[in-house]
Amino acid sequence: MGSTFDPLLTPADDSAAVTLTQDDLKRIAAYKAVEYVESGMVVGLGTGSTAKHAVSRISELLREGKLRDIIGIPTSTTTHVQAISLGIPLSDLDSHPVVDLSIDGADEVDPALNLVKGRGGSLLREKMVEGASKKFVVIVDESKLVKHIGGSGLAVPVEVVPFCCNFTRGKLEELFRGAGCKAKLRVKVGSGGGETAAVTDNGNYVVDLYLERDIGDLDAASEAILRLPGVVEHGMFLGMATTLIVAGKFGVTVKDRFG
Ligand SMILES: O=C(CO)[C@H](O)[C@H](O)COP(=O)(O)O
Repeated sequence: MGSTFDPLLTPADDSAAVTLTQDDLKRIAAYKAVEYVESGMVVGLGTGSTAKHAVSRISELLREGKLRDIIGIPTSTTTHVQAISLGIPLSDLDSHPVVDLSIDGADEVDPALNLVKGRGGSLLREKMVEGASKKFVVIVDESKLVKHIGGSGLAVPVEVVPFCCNFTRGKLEELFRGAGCKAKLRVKVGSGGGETAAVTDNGNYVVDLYLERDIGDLDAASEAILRLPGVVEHGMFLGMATTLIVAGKFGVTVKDRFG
């Protein structure tokens, strides 16, 4: 692991170095990741407040002529809209089934580079695009590092079909009863204050698994979730990240899975 601060990536005002916001750290990690992008690449564009900095940086480098012939594969409609507005040429996995490099954020990262993703609800498209990538660079600020998956108190999201979603929610809770699991259907609050189920880009719902204790063998947990009828995909990204870039108060750390 190396640790450096790139002055080009920190805010212009030196005095701000001690008061970097979480968003500054996200931007720093994102800019570092874009250094891996080369002209001619098919690039998976992640979703979220960290990934959006990477998308902006790619468009900046395209405008400056420092990158050429990039094809972006967006992982959500939100990222699609952002990339279109910035003039990044886009395609999809049907036309480009092999992606050279994907860059995306995460909600949690464990020491083995296993991830939890999907707080933004884009886990299915993210897993499809990032699973098709030769390299998957994960970008986080240091608050995302955990000792074990589920360790930050945030949920492990599971995308489920709307049909009898409460039945599927109950089955998921039962599956991880030993880990003190509470499974909740994700809702969004409307302008009038009423709650409705949050709907993903794929027309599905999300059940969030809140875990009191370690769920143990992650591969076994993954298989058990995917075996449940009604489940579409879950937000544990196991063994997928090839590189992790962490920005913290004391610098940027790059960790390669195979390095
Ligand atoms: O998985 C995701 C969206 O589905 C995001 O990458 C994850 O939630 C991290 O988001 P942010 O960078 O905003 O913290």
